[in-house]
Amino acid sequence: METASAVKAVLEVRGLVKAYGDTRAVDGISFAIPPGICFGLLGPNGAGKTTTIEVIEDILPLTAGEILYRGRPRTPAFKREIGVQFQHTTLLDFLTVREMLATFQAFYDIRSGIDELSALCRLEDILEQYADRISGGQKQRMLLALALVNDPKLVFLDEPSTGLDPQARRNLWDIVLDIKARGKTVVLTTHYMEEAQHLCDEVAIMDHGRIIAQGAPDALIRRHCRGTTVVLPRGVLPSSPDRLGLQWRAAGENVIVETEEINACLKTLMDRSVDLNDVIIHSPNLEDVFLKLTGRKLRD
Ligand SMILES: Nc1ncnc2c1ncn2[C@@H]1O[C@H](COP(=O)(O)OP(=O)(O)OP(=O)(O)O)[C@@H](O)[C@H]1O
Repeated sequence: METASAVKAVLEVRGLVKAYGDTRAVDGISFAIPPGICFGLLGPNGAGKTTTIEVIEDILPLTAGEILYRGRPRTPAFKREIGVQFQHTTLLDFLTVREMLATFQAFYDIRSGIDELSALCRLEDILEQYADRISGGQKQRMLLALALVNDPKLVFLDEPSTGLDPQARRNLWDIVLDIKARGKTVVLTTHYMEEAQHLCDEVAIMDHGRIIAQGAPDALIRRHCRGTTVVLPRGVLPSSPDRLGLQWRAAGENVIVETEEINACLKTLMDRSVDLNDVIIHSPNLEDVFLKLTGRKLRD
């Protein structure tokens, strides 16, 4: 049987640096992605996620480091073999969705069938519509289909659900999971921790061009956060949280308490007449991991 360590990474990045003058947008990052997983680069705006994948996609030249595809340096064929969904793509509004897919397909020797693509990306009902007449969610699904026209084994999605409403985002997530279920390896960037948690088998959390934590979402949460998180606006506390005997840390205007004794913690607050309507209680998530490591929120 093949052991995990014997499975060759689809993509390996070693000591990658991308500098613009004195700014290191990507500052020496390394990771290896085994086949068939969804790997997420998670981080706040400006963390270096887009730069990282654009360097890997060979759209931007690297400053230093090494990128291996199936164990070897990328060849010119690499670009034809991968699928890329950009954050912004200029669409040809005078074409229908079907014509757009056919136009993009024509660039490649290996092609996915349009019926198969439209079923996968839920485009059946809009194939004959013009690209400027479709909704934001439909457009995003079409961009996903365009990234798959060459039947790639490795697919890059840059902030795939940015700007979508919650329902459209969920629909998109279902499609990403279907893409993965077809054996493709997915690399995505996101600043939505729910997205990373829902879709990714492994995440690298980036900040200021560096990876500050990496692993399976559940394992990262277990490693960095314990118990239940209680978030209180500082103003609702009658006195310093120290005087209440709480283990706490500050996060902007909020006080964060992590406790393995949630009942005792809430009783302390109620005894001091803190209105629990002002209190947010949740199990720790990747947002908490980021907060713990940086003292900042992923999104303002
Ligand atoms: N062409 C460029 N010239 C100079 N600096 C750049 C350039 N492109 C990106 N940067 C800087 O590199 C850093 C990383 O940017 P990048 O777009 O990769 O971040 P990101 O994590 O993808 O953020 P976002 O979610 O906003 O896209 C930022 O500080 C950005 O200002």
